[in-house]
Amino acid sequence: MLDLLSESLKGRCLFAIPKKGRLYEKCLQLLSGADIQFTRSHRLDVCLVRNHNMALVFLPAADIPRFVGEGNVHFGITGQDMVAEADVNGLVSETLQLEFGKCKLQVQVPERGDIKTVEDLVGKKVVTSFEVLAGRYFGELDAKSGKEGVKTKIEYIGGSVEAACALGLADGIVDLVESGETMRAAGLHAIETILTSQAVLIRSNKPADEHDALIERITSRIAGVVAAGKYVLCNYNIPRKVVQEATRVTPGRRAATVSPLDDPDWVAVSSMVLKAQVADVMDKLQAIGASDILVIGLNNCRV
Ligand SMILES: Nc1ncnc2c1ncn2[C@@H]1O[C@H](COP(=O)(O)OP(=O)(O)OP(=O)(O)O)[C@@H](O)[C@H]1O
Ligand SMILES: O=P(O)(O)OC[C@H]1O[C@H](OP(=O)(O)OP(=O)(O)O)[C@H](O)[C@@H]1O
Repeated sequence: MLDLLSESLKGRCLFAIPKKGRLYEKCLQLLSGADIQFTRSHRLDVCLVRNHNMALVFLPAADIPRFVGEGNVHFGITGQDMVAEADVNGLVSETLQLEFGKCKLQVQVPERGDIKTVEDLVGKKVVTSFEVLAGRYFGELDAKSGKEGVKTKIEYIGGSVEAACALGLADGIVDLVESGETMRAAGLHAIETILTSQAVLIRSNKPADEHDALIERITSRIAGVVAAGKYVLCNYNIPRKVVQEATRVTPGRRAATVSPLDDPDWVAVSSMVLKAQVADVMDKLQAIGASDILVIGLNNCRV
């Protein structure tokens, strides 16, 4: 079976995808939007792509940086926190931020405790799933503390890190925060942010090979899917005499499209607008005198 599998992978571009967890579903949406056609059979973590010289390799998100950096996997999707924790600098490059999986790696301590700052944690015990990042962060604090020979103890646990303080296992923790619910429920609060993270596309820094063009093409398709999720198309009619003021509100990514209407005193404008800003934009356009303001969702695009 292994021979058969490695034979079928020969010469193919390998794309690593988180095999489950928070990032999985969004990754499947990106693959679909990029028209990467495959059928993942049960229990198999490698599957051939039907319409490209490519195979998908389903791996734990934490392992993907190393597989891309050191293995034969050419590119992949994982969290920026995983890339930093894997300490693969120089072996992989971040090629695209994917706008999902957003979270922060934060130092957290009991809300009602004596520890108020990260300096108060120097020499004490910190529990985390991010040993490399926490070790580096507190190593720098130890060095700056001026306390000769004092070293903050960093201990690894794989999950439920937030329970460590209540159980007397630690004075503080370093853990991911997304909504903050887990942290607050555990009676903790954040006193420092070590890094912010989101899902990213990463690629190997190995010399270019025959797969470079395909990687560029897939990256461009995924960038289009990400942009389509960030932007909407805003169409509206505006009196010609205030079109300059209106296109300052909707400048577009390169420029707004302005088209004449049958009525010489009016023009039609079409422009890409950030989804997060569209309500304010519509208010401003209405105040300037725009009418028939339409907001159209984008299924896909190329930017
Ligand atoms: N609240 C969160 N907890 C953990 N990871 C998060 C969170 N929010 C975003 N992420 C991102 O998801 C990545 C973890 O995904 P991964 O699939 O490895 O773990 P998971 O979603 O906790 O699933 P599992 O329970 O199988 O470990 C993190 O590296 C981070 O980039
Ligand atoms: O800010 P929130 O939205 O509450 O998310 C943060 C929590 O999510 C993750 O735990 P996960 O749910 O993966 O369980 P785990 O503790 O077993 O890692 C992470 O370790 C935090 O505990």
